[in-house]
Amino acid sequence: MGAAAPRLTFWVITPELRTDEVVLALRSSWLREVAVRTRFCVAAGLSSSADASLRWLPRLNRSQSVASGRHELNERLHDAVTHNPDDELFDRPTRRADEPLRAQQRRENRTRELTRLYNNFLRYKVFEMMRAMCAEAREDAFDYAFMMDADTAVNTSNLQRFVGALGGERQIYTGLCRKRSWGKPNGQRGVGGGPGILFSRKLLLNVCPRLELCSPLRGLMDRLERAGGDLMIAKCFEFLGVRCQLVEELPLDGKAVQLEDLFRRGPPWVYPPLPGGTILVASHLMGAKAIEQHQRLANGHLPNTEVISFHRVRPSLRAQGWDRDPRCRIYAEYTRLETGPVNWFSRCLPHFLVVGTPKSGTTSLFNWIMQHPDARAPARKELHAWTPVLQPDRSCADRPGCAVFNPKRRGMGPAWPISKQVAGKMLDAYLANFPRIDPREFALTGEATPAYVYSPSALMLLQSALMSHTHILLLLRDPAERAFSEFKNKRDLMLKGAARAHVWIDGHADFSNFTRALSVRVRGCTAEELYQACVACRRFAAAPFSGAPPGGAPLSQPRLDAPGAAELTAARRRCYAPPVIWQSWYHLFLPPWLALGRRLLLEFSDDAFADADGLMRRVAAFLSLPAHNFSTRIAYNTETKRGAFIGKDVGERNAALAALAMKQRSKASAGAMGEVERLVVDSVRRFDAQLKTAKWTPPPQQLRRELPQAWRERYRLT
Ligand SMILES: Nc1ncnc2c1ncn2[C@@H]1O[C@H](COP(=O)(O)OS(=O)(=O)O)[C@@H](OP(=O)(O)O)[C@H]1O
Repeated sequence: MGAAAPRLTFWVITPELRTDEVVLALRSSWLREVAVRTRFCVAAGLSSSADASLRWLPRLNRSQSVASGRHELNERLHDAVTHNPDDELFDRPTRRADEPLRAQQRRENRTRELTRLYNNFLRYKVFEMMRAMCAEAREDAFDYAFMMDADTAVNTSNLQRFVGALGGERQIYTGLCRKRSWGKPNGQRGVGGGPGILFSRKLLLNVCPRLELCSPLRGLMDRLERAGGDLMIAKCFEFLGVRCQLVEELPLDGKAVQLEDLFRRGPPWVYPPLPGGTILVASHLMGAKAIEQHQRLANGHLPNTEVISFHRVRPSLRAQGWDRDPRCRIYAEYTRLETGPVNWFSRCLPHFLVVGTPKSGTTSLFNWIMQHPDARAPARKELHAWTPVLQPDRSCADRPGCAVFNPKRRGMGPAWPISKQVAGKMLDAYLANFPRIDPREFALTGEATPAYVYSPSALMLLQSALMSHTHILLLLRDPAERAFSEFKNKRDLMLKGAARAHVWIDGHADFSNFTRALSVRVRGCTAEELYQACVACRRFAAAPFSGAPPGGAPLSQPRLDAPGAAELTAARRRCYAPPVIWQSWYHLFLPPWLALGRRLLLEFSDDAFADADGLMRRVAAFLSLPAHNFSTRIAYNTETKRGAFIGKDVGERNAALAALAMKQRSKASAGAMGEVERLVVDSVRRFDAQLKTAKWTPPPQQLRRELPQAWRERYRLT
């Protein structure tokens, strides 16, 4: 009969803030199977958790250093956790020219001091954990103790196999054991604490009787900024004559492993190394290479792994096992200083985009999605990265003749017909607006720029291999209501003095005057002439990626890019309708979006406004977000409360205000609305026909495939 498998216990360094949340998450994730063998260690008195099963570290209060700074530490930690950098982003006071630099320095100093305080505290805490561990070692409660941070994930069977190979009779102190000074045969060593430190009971029985000799060490290290609990253990053990074991000193039967491979610290080895070292590489200069290598990365399969643990996992979101987050498409970047080491970052590309249409409730939708605990906000709701819709001269990528298109060097196939350098630069600038989501976080990000629906470059991006995973949300509002809402928005902007706002509404501040003047001007224009006069519509139809065959418009649409079309004829000039109107001609823009099939969730504002909870259930399922109780009473960006981003708390407080705002929504006169209806009815009919005939495979969450009843009645559709 073989020897019994060594008994393993897990000692988790649990945060003092949000203890409940973290412990709950850990208990329900990968630690589930080993729950009884896990000790969650918390400093007594610092956490408000009522969880009786936590292991309180009582003496911590009495320690001189922590007691003196405890209150302050707690407050600072709390501030650091609750401080939302977005608050600064969206409410910027006017600043002196050097203010950003000084603020940055202040922030850095604060962070340094916070790090010092925190590490100081950690050293006391880890020492208390050692005392608790020693008590259990004396009671023979385990053969091995594995001490780790709460944001470390452990493959428990691999760890069990590892300690099985080591046996229960040796003195073991290992993990990511490294020499701390090179070139000296007896230089210091230490185990990096993040991915975990393994102690055998035999070792603890040797060390524990003398542990108290190390107690003054904690105070001696008080002033050090970056020395955490792991370094304190290393120094204490060194003092007691015990050093961590390098791989060659472990009895692993000559198996060729590296401790760095078993106990991992962070990027780029987010997941175990990919075959052939395929990693997406990017930096400002290397963006092009990123695009080149992406395909291989996306298709790479993960090999079997012996990894025991890796550091930095958000425990609340970590799924079980070693699965990768299927929603995350990894984008890895490195930066390298001239002589310094390489730094790796891995991030998830945006997972969703709300692409339109403007004034359909996109701000509410975006903010509701952002309420989800797994969603991370971009710098702004609308990044407008791919939407120079109204300024064709600034929109190079939308035009086939543009220099960035390089048909001779289609290195990436049809997915990236623009030069890789340009694509890389565009992508770099775009991604800088998103939070860096670590693929191990099991979180997602995205943005909402309603004007994307009119942008061929946005389509281009979304049809590219790089963004082929991105989920697209499109809200459609009744075109006449949309136009009216857009009018009010642009009128308010115009009255506030915003440049170019008048272009949208022909300079009218009154909706009735606007529609009356417009209908006089376009009297006698056919629907076709109106569409022809719309430059953005023609550009959209003619651009690559909109479904247009090379050199021509899509077959399902009227030919809008006839030779010489750039020269507006007199009729075109007369029949010109401002953006408030043409943006409601959905039939001209929707077909290529519908062709994205299951990646596109098409919702109608009628359904969204009538049953927002239902909408969010569908959206959450579409984005593979766990069910969540969204607070949909809050309507964003209403007539009385404009703004793309409203903090959650403020939003809650404003729920009543928002409800009032919806009631007080101003109404257009029936006559003015009638004029708008006349300008959109042909488009609605064509769009209705497109929906009926399109070979469109919507996702399973799609509520309807046809226009809402209210539209049918209003536009007298059969
Ligand atoms: N829950 C709910 N119920 C009813 N109506 C709602 C809701 N959420 C947003 N809205 C209305 O949507 C309009 C704003 O749309 P957007 O946020 O997409 O506008 S924008 O394009 O981002 O500027 C704006 O329409 P108007 O008030 O008609 O202008 C908002 O009032």
